[in-house]
Parts: sequence; structure tokens; C-alpha cells
Amino acid sequence: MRIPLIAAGVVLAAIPVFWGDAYYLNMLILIFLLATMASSWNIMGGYTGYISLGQSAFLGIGAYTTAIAANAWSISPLLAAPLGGLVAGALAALLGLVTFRTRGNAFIMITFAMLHLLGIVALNWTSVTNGNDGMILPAPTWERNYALWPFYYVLLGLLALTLLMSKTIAASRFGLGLTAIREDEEKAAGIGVNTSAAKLAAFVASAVPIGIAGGVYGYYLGFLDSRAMFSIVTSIMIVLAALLGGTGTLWGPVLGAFLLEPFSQLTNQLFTGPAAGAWRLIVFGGLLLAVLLFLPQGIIPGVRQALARRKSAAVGKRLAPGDIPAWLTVREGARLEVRDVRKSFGGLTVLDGLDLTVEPGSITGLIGPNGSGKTTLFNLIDGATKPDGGQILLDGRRIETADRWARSRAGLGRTHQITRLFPKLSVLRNVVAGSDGTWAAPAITGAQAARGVELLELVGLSDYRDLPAGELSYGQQKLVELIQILMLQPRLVLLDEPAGGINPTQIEQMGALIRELNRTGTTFLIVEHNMPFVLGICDTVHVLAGGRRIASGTPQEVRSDPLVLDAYLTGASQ
Ligand SMILES: Nc1ncnc2c1ncn2[C@@H]1O[C@H](COP(=O)(O)OP(=O)(O)OP(=O)(O)O)[C@@H](O)[C@H]1O
Repeated sequence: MRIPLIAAGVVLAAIPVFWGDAYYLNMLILIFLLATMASSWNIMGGYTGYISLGQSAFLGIGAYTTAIAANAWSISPLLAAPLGGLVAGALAALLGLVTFRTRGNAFIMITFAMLHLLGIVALNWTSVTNGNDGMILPAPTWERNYALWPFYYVLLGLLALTLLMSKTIAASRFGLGLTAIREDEEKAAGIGVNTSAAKLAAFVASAVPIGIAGGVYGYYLGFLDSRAMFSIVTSIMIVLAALLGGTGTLWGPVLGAFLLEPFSQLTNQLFTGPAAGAWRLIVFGGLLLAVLLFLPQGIIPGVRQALARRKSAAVGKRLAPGDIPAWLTVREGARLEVRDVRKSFGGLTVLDGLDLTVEPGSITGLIGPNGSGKTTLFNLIDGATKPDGGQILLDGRRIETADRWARSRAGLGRTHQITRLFPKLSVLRNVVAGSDGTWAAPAITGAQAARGVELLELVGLSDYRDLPAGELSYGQQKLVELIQILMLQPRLVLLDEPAGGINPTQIEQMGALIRELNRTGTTFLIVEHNMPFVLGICDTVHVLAGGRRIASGTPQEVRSDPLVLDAYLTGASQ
């Protein structure tokens, strides 16, 4: 990849010198601009899965900031452009704080509204922006013959830096966290990814290069018109370029920009007069729909998929739990206390003043008839849902209002009744997605990844490390979800039906793994309907019914408790 890249760089750098046709230089300048914007958008829209329809607002903000600063301080707009990037980044941070409570369509609408709102502000804040009359930037001071060169090289350099940033993010644990958010945000938080901070950083990273580009673009135009600078068509083109080439890939947005910009120039020539803007909106809006419907993956992922030889489905491999790695040894398992916890859904009371304790170093079972609130309790403990009342304490510290990722970082791990992996990410990426380490650390190389591979070897799945997790068998996915949370070295693991839906050999393997991990210190709380499994593995069992704990004791005690037999076991055997 390196040689073609250097060759492309040399060719692009040589174009103004050897082939200075102004029409094509202008075209390339606009392609670099669109590619920079689409690559920046891709960090938020592609990696993180948050589609912003207002990204061109950062272009406008960058352009106006640059123009105001250049005029006020009589400096070159090229020097002022980084300030445009800073202001765009600050605005993104502010907006992120407000908008990240929303997702999907609501996020799209809010970013669209932001664009519209900023356009109105730019138009009406005449004392600063000159409103309808627009703003004039200082004229370039260099030789007319080379008028386009600085814009060409600055935007080419900015594109190269944006791609470098995008590549660095994709290869880092930060980028891995972003793709985990895209696949399943709740789950990402559940394995310790600080989703709020990651999304905020991604939004800022996706705004700064566009802000700088806005400053350069404003200088290139020489004149700022608020309607053009805060245009929805530009936002649509940004999204379209990324989608066309392939979102979430490094080169997709660049390819999209190279295809789309010439087409955009063509429409500029075709549509003139007062209705030109409306026609362009119709054409690009229609194109966006067409790409979403007929080429949702984009060109690069589509070609990659066609070229990839389909690997045969992973077949089951015998789990061989050997020695648990020394780094997983827990000095002291965690203690969990649930005090007077209450939870209702509408009129349905699911937990009605529940008290229970999970002793450190124990394997504690939680059983009860269907619908007795076991999964709801797990959701309250790991922070997926908030209780209506009561307290949850981990090692004596109240956690019932803590952020989900913070609970995970405090030593709490949880698997789900229906396995929740990031199906499109590789098995190894799934395993290391929540591991400890700085954002800058590499995603799938380095110490954490080595630990991930070690755990995959432990459960006999290292051959499948590069396969999308969604292609594993259900039992294998359950094992991957368990080792995924082990990466955080949890001191308390909540397992929701670990033996559900998997074959007897895998149940045996799962049991062996739980016992081994418990022997090295980890506390377990297990919800399970498979009675021989749960009664065979647990030292203490709590029984829920009617929103309360009706019994607790050793498996033998619980098995012969008339209340339990009445509420659960007899019911289950009918
Ligand atoms: N988000 C929700 N909204 C409304 N009702 C809910 C919600 N989550 C759970 N419930 C209801 O709460 C009750 C308890 O559900 P929960 O899944 O906690 O039970 P469970 O003991 O885990 O059941 P199972 O053994 O079948 O998995 C059920 O009646 C369920 O329909």
C-alpha cells in the first residue's frame, strides 16, 4: 500500500507544476475539500455510526471565524484558518454535550437543525457577518499565475493530515471503542467503553478539519455568502461522498469525493438561474436515497466483500480450559449487596423490595420462575436500567446511580441472556473492545491484544480471531462474550443463562471455565434455568418469586425447600 500511496502523492504534488489548467486545478481543489470533509464526517458517521446532516455548519463556522480574524488582525486567512478549526471543534463539543442523549433519527434532525440555525444567525448577525451583503476576505498577495497553487497544496496537505488522523484513530483503542458504539452502544458501555467521552472526542475530531478547510475555502472564494456557507446541499454531498465510497473505511470518503465532485460541477453547469439551488437539492437528495437503497455498503466494502473468499463457517472446537493466566487472578472477589430494591414497569411491579447478598469468592445462583425479575435485577446491577428505589452496593460502595461504563471499570462484568457481541467486528476486536488502556494504544496489537489472544486460546477459539463474531456458532459466541468481559479482570461476573441454548459439551466447558475462574478469585452470580447445571456449580442459591427473595441456601437446602418447590420447581416441571 505504501508505494502506490507515495506514487499518488508525487503525482498529485506535481500536477500544478506540469499541468496547470485552471479548470482541473479548481476541480481538484474542490475534490480535496470534499474529501477532507467526508473523511472527517466518517469519524463520526462511519466509525461511530452517528449520522450528522449538519456537518457543513463547521465549514461555515470555520470560514466566518477565519474571515473575521483575518480582517480584524490584518493577517493572512491561511494563518487564521486553524482558529476556524478550533472554533468548529469547540462548537462540536458544546453540541455534543447537548445532542448525545439522542440517537438515530433524532440525532440527524438535531444536526440538521443546528445547520439551519447557524445559517440564520450568520444571515442576521449583520454587525459581525455583514448579513445579506456577505463578507469579503483579503485578496491573495501572490502572483496571479500561481493564484491557485497555495489553495491546492494547503487543501491537499489538510486532506493528508485528515487521513492520517482517521487512520490513527482506526488503529487505536479509541477507534475500536467507536466501532463498538456503532455496533451496540449499550453493550459497549457495559464492557467499560466511556461512550460519552468517546462520542464527544469523535465529534470534535470530525469537526476540526472541516473548520480549518472552511477558512481556506473562504479565502479561495474571496467572499462569504451565508446561504452558500451553511448549505444543506454541502452536508448532503459530504454524507453522499462517504456513503458512496464506503463509510467506516479510510479511503471510501476520498473515492466518493473523486466521483461526486465532477458530477457536482456538471450540475452547476446544467442548472443556472434562480431555481438552480432547488434543482441541486433534488438531484443530490435523490442520489442520497438511491445510494442508501441500492448501494448501502458503498463501493469499497462491496468490492472487498466480493473479493473475499468466503471462509467456511467456524466449526466447534473442544474447549480446553488450562491454567487461567496469572493476570486474571483476582486478589479478592467482589461483594454485592442488594438492599430493598424496587422496580416497576408501568403498573407491573417486578421487584418489590428485594434484598440479597453475594459473598466474595462465591458462585451464587439466582433462580425463579419465568418473569420473576432475574434479568431485570441484572439490568439494575450493571446500570442498563435505573431502580425506582433501594440500594446496590459493590464492596460497600453504592453503584445504583453510577454510569454503566464506570461500574464495568469498578470490576463488574456481565453477559446477556441472548448473547450480545458486535457481530460485524472480528472476534479479536470483540474481545479487546472493552479492555483497559489508553485511547492512543493500538487496537489489536500490543499487550492487551496479546491477552485477548491468550484468552481465545484458553477457550480454543484462537483460529477464529479474524472472523466476524456474528459467524461463530451460538455456543462459541457465549464463550467469546465471557472472555470479552474477562479482559477487564472483573471481580464480580454476572452470567445470564450461560448454559442456555448451547450443547452439552459446551455446557461442560462453560462450567469448567467458571470453576477455574472462581478458583482464582472471581465472584459469580448466575441466572440459569438449567437446574442440574446451576445446582451443581453454585455454593449458594437465591430464589426469586413475586418480586421478592423467597429462599436462600445451599443447593441441597433450596432443592428441598417447600416454598421453592411450590413457587418454582413444581411449576417448572409441569
Ligand atoms: N423494559 C420493560 N418494560 C416492560 N416490562 C418489562 C421490561 N423488562 C422486563 N419487563 C417485565 O418484567 C418481568 C420480569 O422480566 P425479567 O426478564 O426480569 O424476568 P426473568 O426472571 O429474567 O425471566 P426469564 O426467566 O423468563 O428470563 C416480565 O413480566 C417482563 O415482561
